[in-house]
Amino acid sequence: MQHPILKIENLSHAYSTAWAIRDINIEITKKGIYGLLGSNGAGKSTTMNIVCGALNQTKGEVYIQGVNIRKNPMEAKSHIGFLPQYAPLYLDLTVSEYLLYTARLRGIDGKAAHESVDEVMEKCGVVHMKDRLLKNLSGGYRQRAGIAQSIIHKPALVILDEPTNGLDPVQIVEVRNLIKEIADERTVILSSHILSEIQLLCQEILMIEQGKLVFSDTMDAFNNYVAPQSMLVEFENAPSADVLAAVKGVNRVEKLTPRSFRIFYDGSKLVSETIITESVRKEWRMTQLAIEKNSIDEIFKQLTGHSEKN
Ligand SMILES: Nc1ncnc2c1ncn2[C@@H]1O[C@H](COP(=O)(O)OP(=O)(O)OP(=O)(O)O)[C@@H](O)[C@H]1O
Repeated sequence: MQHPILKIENLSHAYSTAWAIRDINIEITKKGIYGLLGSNGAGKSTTMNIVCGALNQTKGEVYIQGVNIRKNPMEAKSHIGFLPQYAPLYLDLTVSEYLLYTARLRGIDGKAAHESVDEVMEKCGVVHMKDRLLKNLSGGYRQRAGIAQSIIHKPALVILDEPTNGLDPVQIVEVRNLIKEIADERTVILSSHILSEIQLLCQEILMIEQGKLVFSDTMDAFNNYVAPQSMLVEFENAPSADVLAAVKGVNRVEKLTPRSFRIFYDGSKLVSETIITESVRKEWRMTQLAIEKNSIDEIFKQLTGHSEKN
């Protein structure tokens, strides 16, 4: 029987007395990029540290390719690569020395270790930096070296904790592309508290809030769920709020200034299209229309309520 790549069963963890995560259940059976989204302190790092065997859970079980991480940590860990939030880089080693060291830690020796190092350096675009000390690398290249060590033993599952944190915009794009490439051959779970990061990279999304899994589905399902619900509009020759409220799909209108309004609606594109058409027809002279995306806090609130109802 084919085992799931990752199975998390009723996972809970308490640091001293407070629960950091409660009853988390996750099953991943396919390759691809899974986003673990949650605000600061939601429980992402706790979950990932347990999955990687870096922290012993209080309750529940974690299986990697069917292997229980608590009972058979060595075997389970051979299927996982991990890049923690603060990459464990030995700054006085060169890129190739560091990767050779991590290959040996993973039990790869001799010629095979050198071959693995060459392969991951090529894959992660650090060949031209191989003799440079890690401390002399930019943040983006350090992160590439960190990702390279996470795949040196060709694991089925790679876990990346906030992999683009602290990088500049160019480095962020480069690291994202690298993550997409390494996900061609395996399952990648990456954590972030930035929704747009997860939306850009991931096909599936797992959301944790206050230690609980509040959403687990495809990115398409998530995007439908969090369709924009409000827009800001401004006119030179504004109609009354009642006129805007009468547009089909509009739930409520808030008058912000004599010329501007926040319109709460059902998320349908038809609403903005109707308002634009009416503005032209009735000469309201629209000067602004901005669709407002839900903030991550609002989404968390909705989802936390949603999970309690279900
Ligand atoms: N070593 C620890 N001792 C006590 N409490 C901890 C410890 N590590 C985390 N916590 C607490 O557990 C909860 C979950 O923290 P965790 O670091 O897992 O969240 P996170 O989602 O990864 O947040 P961040 O994005 O800020 O890293 C928080 O309330 C945090 O304060």
